[in-house]
Amino acid sequence: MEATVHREHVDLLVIGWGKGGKTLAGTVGRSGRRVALVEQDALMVGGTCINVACVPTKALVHDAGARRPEDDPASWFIQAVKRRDTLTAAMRKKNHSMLDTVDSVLLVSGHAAFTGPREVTVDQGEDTLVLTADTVVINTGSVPTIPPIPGLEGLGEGFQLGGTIHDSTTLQHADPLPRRLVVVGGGYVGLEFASMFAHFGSEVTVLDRGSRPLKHEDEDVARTAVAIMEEDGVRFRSGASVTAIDPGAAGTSSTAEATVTYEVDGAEQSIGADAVLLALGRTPATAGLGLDAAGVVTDERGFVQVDEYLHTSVEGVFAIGDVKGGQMFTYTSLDDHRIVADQLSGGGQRSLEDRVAVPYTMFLTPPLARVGMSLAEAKSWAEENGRHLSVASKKVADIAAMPRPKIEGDPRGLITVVVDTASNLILGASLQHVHAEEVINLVALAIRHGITAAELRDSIYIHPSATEALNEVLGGLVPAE
Ligand SMILES: Cc1cc2nc3c(=O)[nH]c(=O)nc-3n(C[C@H](O)[C@H](O)[C@H](O)COP(=O)(O)OP(=O)(O)OC[C@H]3O[C@@H](n4cnc5c(N)ncnc54)[C@H](O)[C@@H]3O)c2cc1C
Ligand SMILES: NC(=O)c1ccc[n+]([C@@H]2O[C@H](COP(=O)([O-])OP(=O)(O)OC[C@H]3O[C@@H](n4cnc5c(N)ncnc54)[C@H](O)[C@@H]3O)[C@@H](O)[C@H]2O)c1
Repeated sequence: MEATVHREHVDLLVIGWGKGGKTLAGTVGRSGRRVALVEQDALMVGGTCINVACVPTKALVHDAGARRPEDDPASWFIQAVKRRDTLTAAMRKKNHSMLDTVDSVLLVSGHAAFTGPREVTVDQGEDTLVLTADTVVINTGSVPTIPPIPGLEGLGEGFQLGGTIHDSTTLQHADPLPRRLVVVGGGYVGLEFASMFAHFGSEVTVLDRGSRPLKHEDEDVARTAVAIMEEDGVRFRSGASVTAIDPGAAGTSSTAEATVTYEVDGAEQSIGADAVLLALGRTPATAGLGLDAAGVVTDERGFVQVDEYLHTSVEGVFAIGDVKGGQMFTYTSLDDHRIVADQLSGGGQRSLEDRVAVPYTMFLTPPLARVGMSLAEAKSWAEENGRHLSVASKKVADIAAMPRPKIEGDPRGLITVVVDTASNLILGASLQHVHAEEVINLVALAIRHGITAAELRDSIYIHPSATEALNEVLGGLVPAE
């Protein structure tokens, strides 16, 4: 049969089913304009977050935390993975129908590659679809970084991820639950998985090259989080530079043992594991995307370069989400869509510059949530600007007016809020306690809208909630040392 080339012109072409792109496709499509959205992987409909990242991992974190000591680790894990799979399948279906039901949105399956500045080709077996558009949005996300560690050369050829060597996607389906897990990398993925698998019942060791875990956070914040994880069974090796990984039996057998070799202060050590998680950051998903054919410029790490309005180097081509680098969160990808929507049909004013006090949370047990400056950062800022700081800091267990953590059986953690003394404005906060991922949004809103520490302290909050900690903790503001 002769190959057919189909051509289609649309108002908006979105490459990749990421958070910002799918939202933009829906908004623009519902306004009646013609939209095409291309996704290369049927199991990624809806994007990374709902399929392999935020949602499934937080479902697993939740179920790991619900395991009682008497529950069998292996079967508990199997049940949790089943629930994870059911949840993601339902969300994938819903995501598909949300766009499939919009008449002017064309959903395209296949790998998109630029063949011109605003022209993309999608191979569909025998046929080829050539899409041209007035506006193109690159929303292809990121993939796990696999550095060239000796021993991993055969990855993808001699052996695949998912035997003894894992990334954050394959480890979610580890079979059986690893008895000993070594996590390489102590960032978001590393620590969330370390905490989660320790709760599932694995022996977990985290190897990180940093001088201490959570080195970007204040020392007492990091110390508290690490002590909690250690209490839950996680072991840490800091200053550990991994020099080799032997996947054992080619990494193909789930009964094989891997060996990770690392150096601490020049001394070589090694550790055996049933599973090794590589959690060493994310690389922009631009392989085979043909950015050169479009003239889209990337930075030295391969992220698509954008200005504050998310324009790439090519007119009419935007990049949003992880592929453009910077903060890699689902909610920043969503906010990227607001910037592009404003360019397409708003005042064109919204930009990355408007983005202040973006909170983040590491979903440990209990979660560690942060916004604004750490105390160390605030001290440098105060010194440079001739300001004085006040600090309120209290262990969660000592906060009498916040019984919620005791009700839920986990009164661990620490709350610290840093305030500019003269203006009483909040500069930053670090919250580790149950529901910290919710309370941090309120503190972020206060920072963004100039609500003072006294106003937050004297607000009426639900009892018994986690938010009411602010009544008591902010009552203890003292000048920073
Ligand atoms: C384990 C893990 C846990 C995380 N947890 C959280 C969390 O709790 N909260 C949070 O906010 N963030 C979390 N993140 C980060 C978050 O998942 C990402 O920031 C977010 O999903 C990025 O979305 P995006 O819009 O950039 O695109 P993505 O959702 O990554 O979508 C990109 C899509 O493009 C497709 N694609 C790629 N190339 C092509 C091509 N050439 N043609 C067609 N399709 C293509 C991909 O298949 C993919 O579906 C987590 C990340 C990981 C890895
Ligand atoms: N809760 C959330 O919001 C959440 C959860 C998971 C992931 N994410 C997003 O996904 C991104 C990726 O997460 P991640 O944990 O993979 O990356 P990360 O950047 O958070 O952490 C990577 C860690 O690996 C270490 N590292 C890098 N190369 C190394 C090497 N060669 N040897 C030893 N250590 C090395 C780094 O020092 C760092 O501690 C995050 O930046 C975050 O934006 C968010």
